[in-house]
Amino acid sequence: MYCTEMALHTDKYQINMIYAHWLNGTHLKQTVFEAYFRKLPFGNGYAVFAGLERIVNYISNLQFTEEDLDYLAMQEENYKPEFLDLLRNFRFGGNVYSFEEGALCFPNEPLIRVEGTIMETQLVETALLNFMNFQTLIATKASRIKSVAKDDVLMEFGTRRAQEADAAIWGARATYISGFDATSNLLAGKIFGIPTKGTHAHSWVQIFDSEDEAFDIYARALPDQVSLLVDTFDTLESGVPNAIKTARKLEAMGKRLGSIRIDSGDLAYLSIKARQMLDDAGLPYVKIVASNDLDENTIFNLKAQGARIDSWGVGTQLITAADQPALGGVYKLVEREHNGEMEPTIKISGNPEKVTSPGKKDVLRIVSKESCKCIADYVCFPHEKQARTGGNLRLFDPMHPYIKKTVKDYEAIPMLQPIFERGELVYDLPALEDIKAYHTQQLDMFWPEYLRKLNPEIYKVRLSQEAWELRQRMIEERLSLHEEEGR
Ligand SMILES: Nc1ncnc2c1ncn2[C@@H]1O[C@H](COP(=O)(O)OP(=O)(O)OP(=O)(O)O)[C@@H](O)[C@H]1O
Ligand SMILES: O=P(O)(O)OC[C@H]1O[C@H](OP(=O)(O)OP(=O)(O)O)[C@H](O)[C@@H]1O
Ligand SMILES: O=C(O)c1cccnc1
Repeated sequence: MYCTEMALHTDKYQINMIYAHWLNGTHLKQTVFEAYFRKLPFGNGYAVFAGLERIVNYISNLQFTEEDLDYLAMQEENYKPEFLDLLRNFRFGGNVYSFEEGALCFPNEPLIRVEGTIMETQLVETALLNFMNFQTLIATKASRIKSVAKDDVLMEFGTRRAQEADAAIWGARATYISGFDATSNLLAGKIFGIPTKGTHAHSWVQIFDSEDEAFDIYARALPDQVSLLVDTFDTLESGVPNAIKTARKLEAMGKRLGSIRIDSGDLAYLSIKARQMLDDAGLPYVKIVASNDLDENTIFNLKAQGARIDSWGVGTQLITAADQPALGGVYKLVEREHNGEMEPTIKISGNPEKVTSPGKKDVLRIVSKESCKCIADYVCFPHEKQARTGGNLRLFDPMHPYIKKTVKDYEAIPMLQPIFERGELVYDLPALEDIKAYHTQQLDMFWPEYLRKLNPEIYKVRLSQEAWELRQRMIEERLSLHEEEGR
């Protein structure tokens, strides 16, 4: 999973651009790129940033192997041997700033900023977006599920339905960051230290001549608190009564049945009935696990119906982010070196949402000192002092200039942390438990209206006046240049 040979995990056009720059003598010019997304997934009010650990690992090990170079030498582009020598000696020597994993994040703010030569910044784009987009998407989906499951136990069961192994493993980690309690995937458990849990499959029951024999043998073989799957034949007529029989035998042995799992049928009705049967049998401690294509909406509905479910096994819908299978994070050039100086650059689009914000930017999270809740994210240039020194801060919505607000008495928290400086890793990757705790602290800093699952309030992300004016000026300059060229 920590595959270290990932230099070719990039789109061919990156290598071709670097090649053309090299032939042109421009591959060492300095650049600044920013990674961000434009639209929140699932109609959620926030996203949960994830992917940094893998990005750090990728950049730290970024090196072309001899096999990589042999493979590149075979390409139809016929790269010159001197270019392959350049790649052979390549090491990332740039700067990376990033949100920390577990942070809440929002559209149109830089989540990662990469500064370096064209060769460095262009080479890492594809992998960086690949890791950030997938892990952030799954962490966000998991956070929605956590918001409805609340203190119930959440188990990630998605591996068999995931888009291959990497998605299963890193996806499991992303769900743990956002509040899942365990995964069924042992490799994810081993690599990341995530607690692992499991029940048993229908095949376990089918293999025996009777369900009660299957339950007894399983419960005897495994330690205390085993979980039995009760829906192979008939949940209420056979599964639950047989599980009760096994539970009684376990009690006689000084052990306890941990839970039953229901995986089909009407989960509200069956769980209510099963709870009653377990309680009537003097087994109030036996918990009920549910699974079967669950997501935040089914869990929310089941709870509204009074389902007596203590623990949720969630697979397909979560690990594939089935209702929105991709986060559209992009990586855009915001500054370039020109005549030895760094200057801002813009990408214009017919779609106003796609016009980029020129210039390298920081993100400050503006937090009220009175309520300790977040007010807005403020995107400004590194040299802008106003927000950093706590001066009165004017937040305005450029699309609706009448919407403005001045904030006082706030703290401005820088969200982009230094990760690499001149190629050196300067960031201590936090332990996964600390990332999980940081995510909970982040949630506590937002009013519930931004966190609700349906039609949340839109959290403000505001460009500073200076950043906004530069953007407007560059749009106008571009348009008049375009008009002149058209003449
Ligand atoms: N009371 C309920 N309210 C809302 N949704 C439910 C309820 N009970 C179960 N569901 C959900 O409805 C869907 C049922 O799907 P499906 O019809 O395939 O399951 P099933 O009847 O158990 O069949 P199978 O045995 O093939 O799994 C699942 O997503 C399940 O989580
Ligand atoms: O429904 P999901 O959210 O994806 O959760 C994972 C599913 O995987 C298993 O089913 P499967 O039919 O693959 O195996 P089984 O024979 O053990 O039930 C399990 O019983 C869940 O239903
Ligand atoms: O342990 C389980 O019950 C489990 C694990 C993976 C997928 N479905 C169920």
